[in-house]
Parts: sequence; structure tokens; C-alpha cells
Amino acid sequence: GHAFTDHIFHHYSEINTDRIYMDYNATTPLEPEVIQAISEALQDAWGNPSSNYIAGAKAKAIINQSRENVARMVGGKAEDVIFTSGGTEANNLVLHTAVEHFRKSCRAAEQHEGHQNGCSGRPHIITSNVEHDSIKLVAEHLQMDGKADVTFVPVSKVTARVEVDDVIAAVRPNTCLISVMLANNETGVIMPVREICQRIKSLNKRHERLRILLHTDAAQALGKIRVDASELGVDYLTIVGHKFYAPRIGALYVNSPGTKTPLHPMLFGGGQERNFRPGTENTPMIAGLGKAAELVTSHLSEYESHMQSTKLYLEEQLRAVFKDKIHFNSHYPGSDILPNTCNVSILGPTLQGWRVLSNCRRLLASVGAACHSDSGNRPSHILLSCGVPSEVAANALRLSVGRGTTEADVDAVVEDLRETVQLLEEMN
Ligand SMILES: O=C(O)CC[SeH]
Repeated sequence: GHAFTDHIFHHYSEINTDRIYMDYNATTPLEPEVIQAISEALQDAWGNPSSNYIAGAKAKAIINQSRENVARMVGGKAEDVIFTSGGTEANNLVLHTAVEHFRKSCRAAEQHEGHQNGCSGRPHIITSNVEHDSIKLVAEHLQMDGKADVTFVPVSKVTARVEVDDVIAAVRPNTCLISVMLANNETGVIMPVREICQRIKSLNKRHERLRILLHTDAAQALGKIRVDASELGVDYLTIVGHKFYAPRIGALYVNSPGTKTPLHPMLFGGGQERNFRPGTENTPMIAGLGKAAELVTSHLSEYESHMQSTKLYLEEQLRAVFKDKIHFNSHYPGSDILPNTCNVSILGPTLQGWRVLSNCRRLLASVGAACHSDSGNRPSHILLSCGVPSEVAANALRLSVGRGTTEADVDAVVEDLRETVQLLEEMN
């Protein structure tokens, strides 16, 4: 009826005016220079990049410049960058490659040496229990379909990090891949990927065993902290544009694909991306990704220190207003956290995260991963895995600041939360 429509209209009419976005781990807006690069490519570089005349050459030049820029952002070479539709495709491509790597290595071993450690069983994959669904569900399906054995190493309930010794302890003769995210999207906790890779590198030196491939999903880290694939020592690194003010496209970093590192395509077609990922290139989105990567390379320290100081101010204000009613779900002894992420719970039986957020007049944030927003009101399994008590996890608010978040935004959000909590506590 009219009343309902009026309510919705009224609600959304408020949104247009004074809402404050604080959900940058879910997605980011595009920088103006990125929009500019995209629209110019849409306008002038519509040619097929494989065509040998000027229209194609313009498109190919843009793609190659973007490849250079993305490679520089992650400390790799241009040849190491394979453009994909996004992070989900990149992550799926890594697990697909690992299973193929296992099969091809074992078949080669049988033909030559007649045996190789670990080739008797199925490929074994090691990952953490707090990964994004585009790793977690891929691994679960491989396991359910009997195509791989998977160990989901639980994070420590003290540090919320996957511990290096626990990862190493999970290694078996048939282990072919270790995939651990660089930073968690809900807690912001940074994982010890470099240390894991260092320990595995020495294991990989023993040639009688299967090579263990190393991957990290850097979706939440890029544009917030320095990410250098060769320093980390990974073979693969997932790049997701829409977390660092680029459009909805991604890439997979592979250390010299096809020579030093195996890469087995999931798609076959017209030969683009050196046959690793065929399909006529999405030139405008690739142009946007490259421009955003260029901005990260030029301004990362500025972005990082702004987000860090804004987040610290947010935490101070929350503590000042809510005192002992506040629990920080992203403070763990000994763990480094992303500079922009503040996962908090305001304690109280009527202050579930979803209830608080749906009553806030200005704050736009989430209780956890955007792709879990349909998981109803159950507490996040990621926070529970990190040792956050259930009634605290149920009240979680994931606040993630961005490049443009100001202290005035923080003041307004904290006031909004104060009013909302007061309202909800009075109602009961
Ligand atoms: O919101 C996030 O954490 C990433 C997109 Se599902």
C-alpha cells in the first residue's frame, strides 16, 4: 500500500543526501582518472586488439601499458600478468591449475622414473578456514567431487592468523598447492604468507617430491599495504580491481607462466593472453585496472597512512563513546592488521550488527563479507573461527574506511551509532 511505498521512498530519499559509506572492503568507487581511462578506451580503442591495423594497435597498446602498470604494482614482470574477469576467476584458475599440475607431474614421473612421492593418492590442497568463498567453495567442491583432498588449516584463536607451523604440519607427499589469503576481508588480519613460502621453498628443493605451488589471494591487501609477489615468494597472486578503486575486473600474477610456473587454462578459444585466458580482451576495463594500479604504485604510502590515521581516530571515538560496551574484533596480539579495517561489536542483547546497521540513518557498512549478506543474521563463521564469542560476533559491524574518509565522516558515523544504540536500547 501507499504507506509502505512512502516509507521506502522516505528511506531511500534519505540515502541520497547524507549517507556515509564505510564499506570499502566490500567494494570501492572508481577514481576519476580511472573513469577517464575507461571512457577514453570505450570511445577510441574499440578495435579488436588482435587486428593488425590502427584501431587494433591502439587497443593492444593500452592493454600492454596496463599490463606493465599492474605488474609494477605487485613487483612482477609484464609477462607475469594474466587478465581475468575478476578475483573469483583468478582463484578458480589457480586451483584448476594445481590439480592439472598434479596429474601432469605424476604422469610424467610414471613414464620416466616409474614413481614419485605422493602420486599414489589424489592431489592435496592446503588452505585456511577463513578464505573468501572463491577459494573455500572451490576447494570444497574439488573435495566433494573426489578430485582433491583438502586441509582447511584453522586460524589460531589467539592471533586470528593461520600459523606457519600448522601449515607446514599439514603438508603431505601429495600436497600440490598451498593457498592462503594475504589479508582477511572481515578482520583485516594479515597472514604470514612470506614465512610460509620461505619454509616451503626449502621443502621444494627436495626433487624427489612433488613441487608444492604457492598462491595468495591479495584481494584485500592491494592498495592498502605494499604487496610484492617476489618478496612474498608466491608462484601466483590474485589481483581484484574493485578493492582498489578500479572497475570490476581482475588479474592473476603468475611467476613466468608456462616456464617457471605451470598455468593450465580453464577456457579454450582465440589465443588471447597467450592461450592462458582466451577471449577478446575487455580493453576499457583493462585500461581502468592499469590506471588504478598506476595510482596505487604512485600513492600507496599516502593512502595507507591516511587510512591508518582515520581508522585509529575511528577506534578512539568509538572507545570514547561506548567505553566498555565496545569489543574490537580486529585486535589480536602479535598480528598485523590492514590499515583501513575496524571490526567492532557494541555489546548488548538488542544490538545485533544487522539490526544496528538497518536502523542507522547515515552509516553504510556491513556485518561481514558482502557475498554473505544473504546469510541472514547468523554470526560470521570467520569471526567465530577467530575465537570471537558467538554473542559478540552476532553484534559485529565491519567498518572499513577509504582514501576519502574524513574525521568529520568518523564523527558523524560515531554519532549515528550512538543515537541508534540509544534508540534500540530504549525500544526494549
Ligand atoms: O565484502 C567482502 O568482504 C568482499 C566481497 Se564478498
